[in-house]
Amino acid sequence: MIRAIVTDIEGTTSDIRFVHDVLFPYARERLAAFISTQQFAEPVKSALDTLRAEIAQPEASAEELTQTLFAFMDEDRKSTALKALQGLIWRDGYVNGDFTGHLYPDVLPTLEKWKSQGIDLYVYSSGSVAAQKLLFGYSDEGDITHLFSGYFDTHVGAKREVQSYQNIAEQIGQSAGQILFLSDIHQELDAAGQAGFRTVQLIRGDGDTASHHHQVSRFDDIHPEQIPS
Ligand SMILES: CSCCC(=O)C(=O)COP(=O)(O)O
Ligand SMILES: [Mg+2]
Repeated sequence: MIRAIVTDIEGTTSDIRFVHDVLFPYARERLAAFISTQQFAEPVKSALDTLRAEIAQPEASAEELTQTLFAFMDEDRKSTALKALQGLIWRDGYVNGDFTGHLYPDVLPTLEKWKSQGIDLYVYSSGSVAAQKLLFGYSDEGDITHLFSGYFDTHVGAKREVQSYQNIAEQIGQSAGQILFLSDIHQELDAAGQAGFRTVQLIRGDGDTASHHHQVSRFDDIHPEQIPS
């Protein structure tokens, strides 16, 4: 019996194009000025220290770190520091109404149904927890954060590592076999599966023939009650 569902965001609840064509450029355009003006103020100061630790350069200047962040954005590196800074910059965009968090239309009704069935809902994304709360707090369908019992980001580990899912199961307090993980990326599902999670792959665009996970194109095609333990 599935007691908890953990969902990815990009490519799963939300269009990858919203993340890559709206969120990422918004942060990129503002990053240099943001760091220049905020580098001595929290929480930016701590994020820059995190980045110095990530690259093992404790003396790196704000200008050097900015160049590192541009390189990380070019390669879509899931750096905890980059994700924290992007989330801080995106906050202005959501609050000012520049954009709302994209949700596929099948997501909200299905999350509400699962919640009403007593299934606890969680989010796991490389985007920071703060960024996740913004996307769902300022979503196309309004604030839906009340549906979620918790959020996980790279602080529990990378999404393709088995240990990350073991950490999530421990924090949720459910056995791995009673947790369903939803993602569009089969390598993430592989790691979750190796940790004992049940898995379903969302195929929102191109198919994935290299995957062995059960595949659906919409949330309402997922039936947790039919997933055997
Ligand atoms: C909170 S929405 C932005 C997600 C993000 O920044 C990102 O890099 C998505 O990466 P993921 O590994 O979760 O697909
Ligand atoms: Mg994804």
